[in-house]
Amino acid sequence: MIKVGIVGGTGYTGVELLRILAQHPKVKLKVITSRQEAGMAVDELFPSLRKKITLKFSDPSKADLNKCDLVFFATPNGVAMQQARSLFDAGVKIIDLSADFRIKDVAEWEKWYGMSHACPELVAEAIYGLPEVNRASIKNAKLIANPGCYPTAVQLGFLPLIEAKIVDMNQLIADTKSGVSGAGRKAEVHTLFPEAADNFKSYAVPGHRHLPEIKQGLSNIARKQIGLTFVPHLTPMIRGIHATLYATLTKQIDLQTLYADRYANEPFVDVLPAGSHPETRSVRGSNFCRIAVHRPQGGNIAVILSVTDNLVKGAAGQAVQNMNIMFGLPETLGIEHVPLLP
Ligand SMILES: NC(=O)C1=CN([C@@H]2O[C@H](COP(=O)(O)OP(=O)(O)OC[C@H]3O[C@@H](n4cnc5c(N)ncnc54)[C@H](OP(=O)(O)O)[C@@H]3O)[C@@H](O)[C@H]2O)C=CC1
Ligand SMILES: CC(=O)N[C@@H](CCC(=O)OP(=O)(O)O)C(=O)O
Repeated sequence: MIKVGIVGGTGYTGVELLRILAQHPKVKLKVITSRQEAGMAVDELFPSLRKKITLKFSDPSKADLNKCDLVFFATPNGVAMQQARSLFDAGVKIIDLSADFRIKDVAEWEKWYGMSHACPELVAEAIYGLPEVNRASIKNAKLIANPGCYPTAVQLGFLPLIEAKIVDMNQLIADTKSGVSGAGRKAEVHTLFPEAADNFKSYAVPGHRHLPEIKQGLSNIARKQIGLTFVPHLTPMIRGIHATLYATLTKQIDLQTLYADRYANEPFVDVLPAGSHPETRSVRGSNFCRIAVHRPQGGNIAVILSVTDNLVKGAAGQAVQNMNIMFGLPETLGIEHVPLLP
């Protein structure tokens, strides 16, 4: 059994990890932390976990994480980088759901995240945990930078076009929408029910911190700098990412076949039949990314629709997928949930 610790077990990605790992046949949960709820039984705060998790939340400053084989950080940006060095040196594997190790250019990370990096020397050691791109490196990784929610949906959507080099890579457009759980469980005015329900808005149009992450990933695949316009929106749903992606074709090939072939062996990427319009509820609670490919009126603009659950393929599910790969388990073990309807 893999002995697992979770730092930040009361946030939305943390409790999603608990939901998944409570039923994972190869995991033994050892430590779950929360500063605010230290001492409280996990199932008292989350009755959905009654009879599944019997641990209490520990104070992270007192928790013995070194007894774990693997620690997940489901904490705000800037926390994992403070603790990663000592765990890494103790041989404890780390999967960080935050952004602390995602951007290879530390100065760029510091610019977008507005803080100094506490552990810049470990950034080079981190493997970006997008299995559909980096599976071979993830197998031997000690530190995984788990991708962001928008970056997962956007990169999986654009990937086949970039690999095939059949689009203008200077003018990619990602028009993305997120459910409100993407902002986390902490209290903030813009996520209050009267603010977020019955409303729809864009935000961070001049620049969102996921822009450098997506550009880094797609530029690595293109082997040159790509140009991307990234516009996020907040929608009045709880879970879900819907990315509408636009690219100008420079070659005419059968896009449906391109996507079907690229993802034929990927357990969690589902290319829908031609003409489909994927809905966020078709992936709700599951680790799937569903993609549909369009070329409206037969023109030279490819329109790719990519949907995920931000808390699953966009965070906790992908983190467990990475854990499975790191520990030599079947990649789909414990994350084959069928989406929730309605
Ligand atoms: N929500 C989403 O859709 C996604 C989120 N992410 C990323 O995952 C991470 C977690 O997100 P999310 O679950 O939404 O966040 P939440 O705000 O919902 O939860 C944060 C958790 O971290 C704990 N925490 C906060 N500060 C500290 C600290 N200084 N030391 C230790 N623990 C701390 C909190 O508990 P307590 O305060 O009691 O300690 C809480 O359990 C973030 O980095 C986020 O950017 C990534 C992909 C998607
Ligand atoms: C709706 C919403 O607010 N979404 C968050 C992004 C989700 C997130 O937590 O960011 P990471 O994936 O980098 O960890 C935002 O735009 O800031």
